Amino acid sequence: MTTDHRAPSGPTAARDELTVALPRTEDLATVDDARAAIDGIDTVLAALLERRAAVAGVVQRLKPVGGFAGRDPDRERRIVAAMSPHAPSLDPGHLARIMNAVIEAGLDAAERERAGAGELCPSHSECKNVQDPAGAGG
Ligand SMILES: C=C(O[C@@H]1C=C(C(=O)O)C=C[C@H]1O)C(=O)O
Repeated sequence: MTTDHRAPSGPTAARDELTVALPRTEDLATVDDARAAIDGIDTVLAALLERRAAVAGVVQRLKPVGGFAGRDPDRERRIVAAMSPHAPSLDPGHLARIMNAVIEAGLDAAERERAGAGELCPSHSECKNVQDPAGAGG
């Protein structure tokens, strides 16, 4: 395992594989060190968020009702409960808000992709990308 915390060259992203050396706080002596470690983590986080959204988009296409209209609060609560032990320093309520934002970002991406593909959004009240048929914008 390497200890290279530089970003974005620290973590390496192969097509379907992500390898990252997790920085150890005891190795970080300066603000620049710590910020470089944060930048490396954020690069990985972005790649994970991108892939999570794509995978969640598959679920939206497979469920009888996808998108915001098909939200499943029980499933979302179970996701947060399963994650919480892996993030013990984060307050569970705060983690829930983070995951709510992550889930909504994925649903938004799925609905925009759907709208771009010419499909009607299942819930226009929630859809962030209702196309203006007159092309007037706004
Ligand atoms: C992906 C699903 O659809 C929605 C999105 C979820 C997610 O991004 O993890 C979880 C539950 C649903 O609100 C699902 O039902 O599993």
